[in-house]
Amino acid sequence: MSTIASALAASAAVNALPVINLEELGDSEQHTPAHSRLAHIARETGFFYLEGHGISPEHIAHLEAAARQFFALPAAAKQQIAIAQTRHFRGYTGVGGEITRLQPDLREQIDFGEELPAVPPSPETPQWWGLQGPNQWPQAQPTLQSEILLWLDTTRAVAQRLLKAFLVALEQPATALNQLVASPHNHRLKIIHYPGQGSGQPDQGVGPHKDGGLLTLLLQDQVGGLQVQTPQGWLDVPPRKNAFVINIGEMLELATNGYLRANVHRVRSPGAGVSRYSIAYFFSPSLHAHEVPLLSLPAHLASQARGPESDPLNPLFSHIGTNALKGRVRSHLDVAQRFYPQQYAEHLAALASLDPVQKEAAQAYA
Ligand SMILES: O=C(O)CCC(=O)C(=O)O
Ligand SMILES: [Fe+2]
Repeated sequence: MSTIASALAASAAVNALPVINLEELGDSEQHTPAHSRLAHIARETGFFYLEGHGISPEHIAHLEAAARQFFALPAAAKQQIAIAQTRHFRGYTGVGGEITRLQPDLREQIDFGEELPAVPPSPETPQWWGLQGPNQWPQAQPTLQSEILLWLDTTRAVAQRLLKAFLVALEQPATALNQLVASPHNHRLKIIHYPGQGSGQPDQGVGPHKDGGLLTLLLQDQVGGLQVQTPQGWLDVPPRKNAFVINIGEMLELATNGYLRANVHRVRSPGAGVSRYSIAYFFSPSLHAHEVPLLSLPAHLASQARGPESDPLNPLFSHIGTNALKGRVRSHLDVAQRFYPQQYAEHLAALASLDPVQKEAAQAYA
């Protein structure tokens, strides 16, 4: 490589997000240089690409095609599985139907989760058990059910390997969080379509937020628009074919006492006439585990733990069901108003108590 070419490559690398290869991390409990690199990247950048995950490009292409097929259906066929029909936060949300940092998100999506029976509501049953339940499947696209259930299984296996690598990287026993992610699972999946917006129009595809689970495994198409917040400002997360984009969720922030921080990220809408599609898998703690354990980090890591971030609009709860329900209520006000009136009222009261300055800060996630 010429001197100029290598200088250019080096400067591009400064801004590029790192790539982690899951094969290099292996399945052993042995701490390797690849684990040290993972720990460093997870803490410093928080976002990275994951390759070597073993899912074939054909499988990914097939699922992406299924997602596009769904969003191309007539509106009535999509509304047949509208999210507000059940209390399980599963189903279709139209453009503007979801709220992030008090603003509507310009995207449509289907929320799925692990296919489990509903827990019958009763005065003694905590409300967050409503998060568990069956999915809604579109009659107009009967093949989607098996494709989504297969993706949940396939991605769960990758996420389990990645979590184990994280634990080894943090010098924990690889089994340290086994109970937290044991079956019955509570992982979630979303297929998303961001329609293009004309110039001068609002362009909040999804507003700045942290993901609520442990780890997010995201597939995005070739359009771009995902950004992660850094001390230097918003950094683009450009498409990288067949690689997952990985980011850290609130539950891993809590388990590591803020040694790892959940990253704030957002999506800007594509331009007019362009559609962006993505598929987000949220690897999350089981509701049956109740509390997120605090990992006992070795002294040299514990001394760098920053504690969980404090944000008045987004308090973090170590109680798994409470934290998960908080996120869903805030995002899906239609479901909250209908099925969780108490949490809905509390959320509105919290918003009403913000003064204008707090409200502006909350919207900007500044
Ligand atoms: O669509 C994307 O690229 C990101 C979506 C996202 O951050 C989310 O749904 O939590
Ligand atoms: Fe997210």
